[in-house]
Amino acid sequence: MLDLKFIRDNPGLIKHAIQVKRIGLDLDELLQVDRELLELKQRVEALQAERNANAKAVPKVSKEEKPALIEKGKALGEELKELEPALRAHEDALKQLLLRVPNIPLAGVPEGVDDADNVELRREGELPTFDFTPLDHVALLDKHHWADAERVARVSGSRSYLLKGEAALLEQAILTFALTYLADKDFTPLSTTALVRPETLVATGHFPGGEDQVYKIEGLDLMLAGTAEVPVNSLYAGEILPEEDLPIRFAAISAAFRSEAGSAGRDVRGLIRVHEFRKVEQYVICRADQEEALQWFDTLLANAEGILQALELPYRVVQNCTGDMGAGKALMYDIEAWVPSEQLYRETHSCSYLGDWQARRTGLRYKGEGGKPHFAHTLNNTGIAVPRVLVPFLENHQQADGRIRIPAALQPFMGGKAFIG
Ligand SMILES: Nc1ncnc2c1ncn2[C@@H]1O[C@H](COS(=O)(=O)NC(=O)[C@@H](N)CO)[C@@H](O)[C@H]1O
Repeated sequence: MLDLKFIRDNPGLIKHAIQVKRIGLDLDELLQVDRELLELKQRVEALQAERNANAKAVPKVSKEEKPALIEKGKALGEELKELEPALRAHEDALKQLLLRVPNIPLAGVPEGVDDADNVELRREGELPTFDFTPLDHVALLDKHHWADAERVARVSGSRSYLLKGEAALLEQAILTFALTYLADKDFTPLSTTALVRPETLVATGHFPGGEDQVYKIEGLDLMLAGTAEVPVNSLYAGEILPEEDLPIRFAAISAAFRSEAGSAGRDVRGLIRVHEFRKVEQYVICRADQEEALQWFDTLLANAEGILQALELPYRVVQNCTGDMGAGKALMYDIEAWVPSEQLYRETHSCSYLGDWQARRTGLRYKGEGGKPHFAHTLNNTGIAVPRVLVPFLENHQQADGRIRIPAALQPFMGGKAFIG
């Protein structure tokens, strides 16, 4: 959400952001509701002033004049009551419209329609060459009986997964490695629930718009978040933090649930796109200082790259274009790891800077200089997400005999093993 005064003063800038981010919002409608609401408020204030003046006059006039003034007071009260519903309706409409105003992309963000227009910034790591025919991750899981996909599909339907034996240990090891890696970078580890109240999804910006991606719990005012960003972002909702408490840095591990509505037919085999997965989420709340915030953006990116480098996975960094960055982002980079069987890079991380757009929706403030409260700036990036990262991991580290090599950095988390399978 952006500041209403900023929107009034910069309609052109906002309309451009709406257009390049392909957001379905008519800013003129919002500005019209805003004007009508201001007029209604002025009318209410004038009537209240008149009614107050009238009430003050009653005791000062003669007995004969009193009834007329009392009548007038009643009529003014009636008129005020009649304005109430319109006032509330306009306030609600304006609030809903404001929640859909996108953040302004930073200068230099490439304009584009979708991920095909994202810009590759750099590639890291040697692509693997195999002196044997490499298997894809599904074949590798089957070869070692690590998946049991048919049985879990019977139990949990499509886009479900199960990992057995050393693959289960590998998934856990990668999560613990990432959490430890980030803790060593002074990110406070958190283990959070995915059960959240609906308003926390409005606070992050997932709602309005992403309702069909989220599982709801029948009969409860709770939903299942698709990322720990949601519970963590609302942890301090409504508070005014002391400035010295910033920056707050979390590495939050949680389950993540996504309906993947609209992804029908995409990545239906294997581990890339499932309904429930686990993620270590990096999250930063910092002062409303873009220069500082962009340094945190670089830190979040470097952390994720450090984790992928430790896992010895080749990857590339891309800058998301305006059509692929979502409403709330001012800046966004994806990291994509190499998947040999597809001869493609596939997204494993998403790094975002949101300015104060998220904090304004969340009511996330700190007491800045001069004691004035300021909305904070927020950033997030994936630390690691499983099982998706197992796809490049298994494929890049497969040996001719089907065993999987464990990179040195991960071995301590795998009981010292250099290979599994
Ligand atoms: N349906 C899914 N199945 C498996 N992994 C997923 C799924 N959806 C997302 N992920 C993983 O989670 C990562 C982050 O998801 S994201 O939507 O791109 N971004 C976020 O959730 C941000 N909070 C940063 O983590 C993705 O890069 C991907 O690695």
